[in-house]
This record gives sequence, C-alpha cells and structure tokens, in this order.
Amino acid sequence: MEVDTQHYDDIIIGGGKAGKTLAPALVADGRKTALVERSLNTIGGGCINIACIPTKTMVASASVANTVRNSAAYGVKANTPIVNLAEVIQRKRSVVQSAREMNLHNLETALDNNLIVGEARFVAPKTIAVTTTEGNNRLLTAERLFINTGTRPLIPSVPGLTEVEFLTSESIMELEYLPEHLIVLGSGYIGLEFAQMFRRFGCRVTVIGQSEQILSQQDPDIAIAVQTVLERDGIKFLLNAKVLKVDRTGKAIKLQIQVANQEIELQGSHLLVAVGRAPTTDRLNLAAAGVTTDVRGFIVVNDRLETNVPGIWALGDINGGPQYTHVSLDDYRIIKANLIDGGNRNTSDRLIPSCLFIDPELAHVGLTETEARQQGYAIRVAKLDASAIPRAKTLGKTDGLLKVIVDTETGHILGSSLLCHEAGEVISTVQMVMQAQMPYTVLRDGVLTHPTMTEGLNLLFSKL
Ligand SMILES: Cc1cc2nc3c(=O)[nH]c(=O)nc-3n(C[C@H](O)[C@H](O)[C@H](O)COP(=O)(O)OP(=O)(O)OC[C@H]3O[C@@H](n4cnc5c(N)ncnc54)[C@H](O)[C@@H]3O)c2cc1C
Ligand SMILES: NC(=O)c1ccc[n+]([C@@H]2O[C@H](COP(=O)([O-])OP(=O)(O)OC[C@H]3O[C@@H](n4cnc5c(N)ncnc54)[C@H](O)[C@@H]3O)[C@@H](O)[C@H]2O)c1
Repeated sequence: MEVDTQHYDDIIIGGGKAGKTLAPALVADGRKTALVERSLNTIGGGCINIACIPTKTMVASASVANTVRNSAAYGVKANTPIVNLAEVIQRKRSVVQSAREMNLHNLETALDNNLIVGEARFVAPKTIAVTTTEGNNRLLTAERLFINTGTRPLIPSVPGLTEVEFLTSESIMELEYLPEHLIVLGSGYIGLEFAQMFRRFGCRVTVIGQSEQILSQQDPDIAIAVQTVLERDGIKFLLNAKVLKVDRTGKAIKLQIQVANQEIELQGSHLLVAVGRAPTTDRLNLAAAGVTTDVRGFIVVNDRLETNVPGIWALGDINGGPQYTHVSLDDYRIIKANLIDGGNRNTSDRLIPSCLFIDPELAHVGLTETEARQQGYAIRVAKLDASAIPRAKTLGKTDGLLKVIVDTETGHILGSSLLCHEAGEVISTVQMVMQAQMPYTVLRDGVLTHPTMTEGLNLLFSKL
C-alpha cells in the first residue's frame, strides 16, 4: 500500500478550542503546521458541535417554554406552551452548522491543505498515521506535536446497561420526540443541565445521584439550594443511590436501585447516562510515542502542559485539568506565551470560573468554604438570598443564594458561589477583583448601576 509521508514543523492532533486557536498562531509564527481533525462533522471540536453551544441553544428553548408557562405571573396571558422537540433540535442544528462552517473556513484559510481530516494515531515518537476520510493513508512527522483530542461520555459498568438503548449527552440532543419519563444517571453538570431542560420541555424527570449531595464539589448549602430550585421545577431526586441493574421491558427501561438500605425499582421511558467523561487516548496509541497517561487514561503534563516526551504537549480536557472550554483556551495561551511570545506562563497562576447553566445559573470562582477551611484560612463568610436584589424582584427571578468567602487577614476574596439570575455574568466582576488582588470593600462600596444583578454584590459584601 502506498503511503504518503510529509514532514511538518508542528502537528496538532484534534481541533478542540486550544488546537484550533493554536493552529493559526503557529502558522503566523512561520511554522509549517498541520491540524488533524477526526471528521468533517467534528470540525471546531466538542464545544461547538456536541457540548457548550448546542446545549445552551437548547437551554434557551427550555427557558422560552418556562417563560410562556409562567407568563400569567407577569400579567400576560398565553396558552400552555407546546414544545416541538424536532424544531428545537432543528434550531440547535442550525446554530451548530453555522459555527462549524465558520470554523472550517477559518482553519482552511489558516492551514490551506494542511487541515487533514481523519483519525490520527502514533506509530513512532514523532510520527502519526492518519487514514483520511477520503481513504488515503498518510504518515506525518513533526518536530513538535500538540495533543488536543478531548473526551467522550464515560459509560459506567452497570449490569445490563450496555444491553439497553441508553442516551448520552450527544444522542439526547438528536431526539425527535419528548421522553415521557427521563431518568438521568449522574447529578453533575451534564445531568442537571439536561434534567431542567427536559423538565421545562414538559417531561417527567428523575435524577439519580450516587452521593448524598448533588454537585459534590460545592458547599452543602449551595448544593441544597440548587436541589431545592430544581425540585420546585418538579424534578425528583434519588440520592445516595447505586444502580444495581438495568433492564428493558417493552418500551420501558427498568432500574434496580439501592437507596440507603432499601432496594427499589424505577421505570422510565429514557435513560441519560451523565457520570463524567473518558479521555480519547485509547485510540491514539500513545505507547508508540512513549507518552505517559494516568490511571484513568488522561495524559500526564507538568504545569507548562509538557508531557514526559520532549516536544509533545497536551492541551484541553485530555490533560486531566478542569473540563471547560475557557480552560482549553487558556491552555492555548500558555503554549503561545511560552513557545511563540518568549514568555514563561504556567497553569499555577490562573483563576478558573465556571457556570452551570440551569435557571437560575450557578457560577463559581476560587475556593469553596469547605476548601478554604481545609487550607487553614481564617475566613469570613457572607450569604445573601437572591430575593434581596432589586433587579431580581423586577424580573420575578428571586430564587437563589449568593455566597462569598473572604480572608480575614487580608480582606481578599478567596472564593464565591452565586446561584442567581445571570450569575455567569456577575461572577466575572468578583473574579476581576480577585485577580487584581483588591480587597472585598471594592465590591461593598463601589458605585454599581441600579437596578442590575451585579448591584447585588454591594448587598452581599455589606453583610461581612
Ligand atoms: C454536554 C456538554 C456541555 C458542556 N458545556 C460546557 C459549557 O457550557 N461551558 C464550558 O466551558 N464547558 C462545557 N463543556 C466542557 C467543554 O465542552 C470541554 O471542556 C471542551 O470542549 C474541551 O475542549 P478540548 O479543547 O479539550 O477538545 P474538544 O473540544 O473535546 O475537541 C477534541 C477534538 O479532537 C478530535 N479528535 C479526537 N481524537 C482524535 C484523533 N485521534 N485524531 C483526530 N482528531 C481527534 C475530536 O473529534 C474533537 O473535535 C461541556 C461538555 C459537554 C459534554
Ligand atoms: N456548564 C458547563 O460549564 C458544563 C456543562 C456540562 C459539562 N461540563 C463539563 O463536563 C464535565 C463532565 O460533566 P458530567 O456531568 O458528565 O460530570 P460531573 O463530574 O460534573 O458529574 C458526574 C456526576 O456523576 C456521578 N456519578 C459518577 N458515577 C456514577 C454512577 N455510577 N452512578 C451515579 N452517579 C455517578 C458523580 O458523583 C458526579 O456527581 C463537567 O465536570 C464539566 O467540567 C461543563
């Protein structure tokens, strides 16, 4: 078989947020660069195709359904909303399609023929083999390689699970009809976003969590506040639960579950599995490159994102760091600073915010109260009910709890969790004050526009 071999300065394997942003930067730096992406349907990476953008597009539809359903409270009469899931999915597809086309255009402009569409695997330390989607076998070698291949849904080993047709975060976004009763396995980010979305579309929803608390990394008071809000929407929770067996009987999926000391049976029409993400390293043949992975299969890197093999870096979810698009983007910035701009950046100096896109949103930055205490800080904690914020009252969006943790000695903010309308936006203000290492009094006394959700920070910090 004839194999075409080409040499590059740099090869990027996988075009997630980091990889697709790095490619044009390397080209602009004068490097002969190739980017290998698995298929034309995945151009642009997970975020735009199967993750952040499609989910938030569908969350927007769920929010409209909810607004219409509750319109009478605002003095506006509307009929009960009818959700046409096929049309919701069509809207999602069109948002994804336009993002993918833009990404393809950008990559082709930057890389020309060096955007290679096919799955890559290592055959030697600095050599990868790619069978392109057109069926050509290519060998590519490079001085430097950047791995940015992301993750896929983790499927737990539950007896019977693989014999029933279950949903993942990808297939649930292709359903054409609303589930009658959606069971969600996993009470983390993906589980909760889909649970509320489908509840607001009009489905019965039950969430199964293995711990006593949902969102296990959050403080208990915040996790309970989130659960309360979701229960008010009509979502049922089974916590401290272990699924023992899954079966299908006719159209129903039947779960045998141990909850505390009791064994119960739960039946639903659909089952979504959302218990975390697995790295896509298994098909990369990293052994041929000598790249080390951890026990879960994520690539081990140092704080400059270097693997154990000189000249090979790993960026984004695949390196085992926090799984967010903005972290993957910052991984790109670290590489650019160190390899292009002559700087010296690492992962240790960055503050990473996050936002769970339920309604109200839950945004977080820095340490939780539990973490601050574990790390030995002397702290002051303030909490504010979202209903105290004037803007929340005007909008009729008074659910939520805002919390901040401050270092008693320095007055610096150590962390904050905001469960309120537009929390994902408001948290950036807290983050900037933290990054600037300003005292919390800046947010207590700063003149903030009235009436905005951010103004709630005046009230929150006044409680300290
Ligand atoms: C349902 C869902 C919702 C999410 N919502 C949010 C959110 O709202 N905000 C947020 O910040 N994060 C969110 N995330 C997390 C976010 O999507 C990821 O952290 C982010 O996409 C990681 O990007 P990455 O750079 O690691 O690579 P990815 O975006 O995962 O891209 C990796 C690319 O590599 C390609 N690839 C894999 N193997 C190969 C190979 N062997 N050869 C060639 N190409 C290969 C893949 O096709 C893919 O295109 C969400 C995740 C999910 C699953
Ligand atoms: N808005 C956002 O930024 C956003 C949205 C979705 C996903 N993400 C990212 O994607 C990552 C993956 O999301 P996820 O929800 O799959 O993972 P997760 O880690 O957020 O939550 C997984 C949950 O499943 C539970 N679990 C694990 N095994 C289980 C089992 N066998 N039975 C029942 N429960 C089990 C865990 O205790 C955990 O609560 C997130 O951690 C986040 O970084 C971000």
